[in-house]
Amino acid sequence: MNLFDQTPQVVKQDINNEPRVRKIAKNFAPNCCVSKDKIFKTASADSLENKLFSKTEPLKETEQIPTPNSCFKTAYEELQIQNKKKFGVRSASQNQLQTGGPIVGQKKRLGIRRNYQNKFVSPMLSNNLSDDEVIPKNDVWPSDQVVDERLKNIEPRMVELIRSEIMDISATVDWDDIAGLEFAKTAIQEAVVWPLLRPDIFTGLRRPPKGILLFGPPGTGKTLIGKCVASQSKSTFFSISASSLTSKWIGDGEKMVRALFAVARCHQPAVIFIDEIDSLLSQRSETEHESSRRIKTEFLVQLDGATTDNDERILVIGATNRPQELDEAARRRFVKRLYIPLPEFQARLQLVSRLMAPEKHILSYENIQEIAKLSDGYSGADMKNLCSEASLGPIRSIDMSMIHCIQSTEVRPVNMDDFLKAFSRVKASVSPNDLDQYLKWNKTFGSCSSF
Ligand SMILES: Nc1ncnc2c1ncn2[C@@H]1O[C@H](COP(=O)(O)OP(=O)(O)OP(=O)(O)O)[C@@H](O)[C@H]1O
Repeated sequence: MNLFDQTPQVVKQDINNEPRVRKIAKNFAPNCCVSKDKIFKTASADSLENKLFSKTEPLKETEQIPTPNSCFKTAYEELQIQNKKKFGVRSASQNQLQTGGPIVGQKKRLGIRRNYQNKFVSPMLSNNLSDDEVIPKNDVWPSDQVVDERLKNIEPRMVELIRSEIMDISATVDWDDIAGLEFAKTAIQEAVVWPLLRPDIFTGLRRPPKGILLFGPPGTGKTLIGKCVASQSKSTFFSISASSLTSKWIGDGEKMVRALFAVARCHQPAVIFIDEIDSLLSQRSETEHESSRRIKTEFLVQLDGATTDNDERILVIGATNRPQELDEAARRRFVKRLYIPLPEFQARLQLVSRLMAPEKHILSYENIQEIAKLSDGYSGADMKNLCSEASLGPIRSIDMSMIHCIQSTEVRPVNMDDFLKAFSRVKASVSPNDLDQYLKWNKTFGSCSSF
């Protein structure tokens, strides 16, 4: 018996009157599942599904055949089944295909109706878009829209994605907000910030580098420096993680890189900060995927373009914790390679003083010096964690039954004891072994090897 040749009526009759048929159904049509109340397809039994869904009556409870796998449905199948139950129509996608119109019987969504087959579009709205500057969701610019020449060959949705990555740095970051790192700060100011502010003076041999690499252990302030550069040079700050270029928009990575530079050109002066740049520009290998090779090539081409055009005021700052994994060609293009080390004693002293300044505490200067001494090997981020942990000390000392009625003024100040306890909970996150590697790489390739 071929189930696909049965008319719906015959199948209905068979199911209701002859439970054995359900077993046969499973044997003859392995892509069908027999469940409590229906036969439904799991892969390609389209015709059977169409014949059965709208016409077959649900089976009675007593007629159930236990089928352990039969409860499984994909979300899409379940949606179709629900639609059919509710609206008594054929497969929604079939309706759409036939009519070319909207999906009949599909639940109305709130907000804009999007075709589920559309490619991913970031839900974030761009800060820079004015109300009348609406970026269309399709792949071409509408003919009636005035578009910047530099964006003409870029897909509008890519432009929107990149614009959503522009970071609002209205809260200015000052050089003094960065504890220590005096050498890196001076080098960046001289090489980047002044030239971005006065391009007319920094010409010819004085022309600034267009690529800067910040490398060092995690949590040492590389991102903070990036923000500070953008803030001080009054530039648009694009902060993009390399992994989002290579994974989130897989297949589109190359176009994204092109769009990134095109949008940056429209927002000059611009600073493009790329975190984890090693994952974008890692060394070439035999096993490398074609798409990542193409992204890398496109990035280097764009970086070269930005470097050769004298009028462009785009600075690319790459940050990495694994500089040794960078491709040679990429390394060459980052003319300044600055080591961002762990904070030294003075920097740690500054960090604790600043972080604890707004808190209620009774730490003496000697106490703070002691904390700075004990935290040797801690990164800036570790110092922040340490201070947060110590600040919880007074809260932990409150009787839990009092927590809902105690006045904030009654919470005792943070003391040295809280810090000593915090040291046992927050440890340094960077190992001495890792530090050796950074020092070695800095000695060979760094722009300042005196560290
Ligand atoms: N030198 C520093 N001065 C002030 N704050 C710092 C410093 N270093 C780190 N921090 C603090 O540590 C946190 C992490 O810093 P940041 O994100 O800049 O580190 P990073 O080097 O970019 O880390 P990663 O390599 O993991 O991305 C920041 O919130 C910042 O407040």
